[in-house]
Amino acid sequence: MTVSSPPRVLTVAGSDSGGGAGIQADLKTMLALGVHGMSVIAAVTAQNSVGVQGYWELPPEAVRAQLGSVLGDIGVQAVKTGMLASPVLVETVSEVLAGVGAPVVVDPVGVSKHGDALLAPEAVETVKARLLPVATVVTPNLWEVSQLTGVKVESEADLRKAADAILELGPAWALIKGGHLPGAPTDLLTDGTREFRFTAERHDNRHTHGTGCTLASAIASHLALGEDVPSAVEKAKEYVTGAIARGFPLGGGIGPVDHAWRWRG
Ligand SMILES: Nc1ncnc2c1ncn2[C@@H]1O[C@H](COP(=O)(O)OP(=O)(O)O)[C@@H](O)[C@H]1O
Ligand SMILES: Cc1ncc(COP(=O)(O)OP(=O)(O)O)c(N)n1
Repeated sequence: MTVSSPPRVLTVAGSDSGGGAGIQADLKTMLALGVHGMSVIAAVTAQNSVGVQGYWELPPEAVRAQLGSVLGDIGVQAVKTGMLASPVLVETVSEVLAGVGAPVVVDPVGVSKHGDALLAPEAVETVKARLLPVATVVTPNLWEVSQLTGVKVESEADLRKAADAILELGPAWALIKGGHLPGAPTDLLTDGTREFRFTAERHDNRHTHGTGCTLASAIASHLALGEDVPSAVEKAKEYVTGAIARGFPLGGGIGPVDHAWRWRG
């Protein structure tokens, strides 16, 4: 019997020891969506439901070696990036991904839900100059939009202005996540010509750790499965909405979204 291989998706991100965000959320999402997940670890966080207690970056040569191992032998159909921590790691990853030949989904992670920094302030310029130009889709939340462009989003009417400012930095598509605005969570996707708004039901669940990582990994997974960008985002939004609805308590703070919600029925 010949067994065919599932599409391969790579996450380049930080490890979350609590298992709710970062590399762990990415790999769980990939498994749930039926692709083969692979990981290049850029940093290790000591993290749980109440915050990030510390983080340690890997040396750039360790990140470059992991990328070389995966890309040189296995290959990828899509890549997702998350926490990259420092200017030198952003630079290293951007340089390699510029020649990867597969769609790249960039989650420009700046801080965790608890307000703990996951990117050095001096790395913001490198993200803008080197990482965003190699991105197929960039998925900032409202805080990240403001950090990257200075645009403040106060209502849904500001989402397109934010997307246009992100597109000026060079990605093919911008997905502005409006989940932190009041009302039904609406995300705006545009390539400058076409515009799509994805709205879901709001789930007033406290346990939402890992939402951004999960959405970006789900987009990468659906791209690897052959969807175009608008349809990959639509399917990813449906997946993350279900995961938020089933987010569960863990530890004393904010618990994770449930990556296995479709299996639990
Ligand atoms: N309470 C909620 N109910 C349903 N969807 C939500 C909720 N909060 C955020 N979302 C959605 O979850 C996805 C991730 O967004 P967000 O939480 O803003 O990311 P981040 O973790 O980067 O802050 C987006 O599609 C957003 O609209
Ligand atoms: C290691 C690591 N990477 C990214 C994040 C941020 O993840 P996100 O999905 O935005 O979830 P919250 O932290 O906002 O709940 C992280 N915390 N850790």
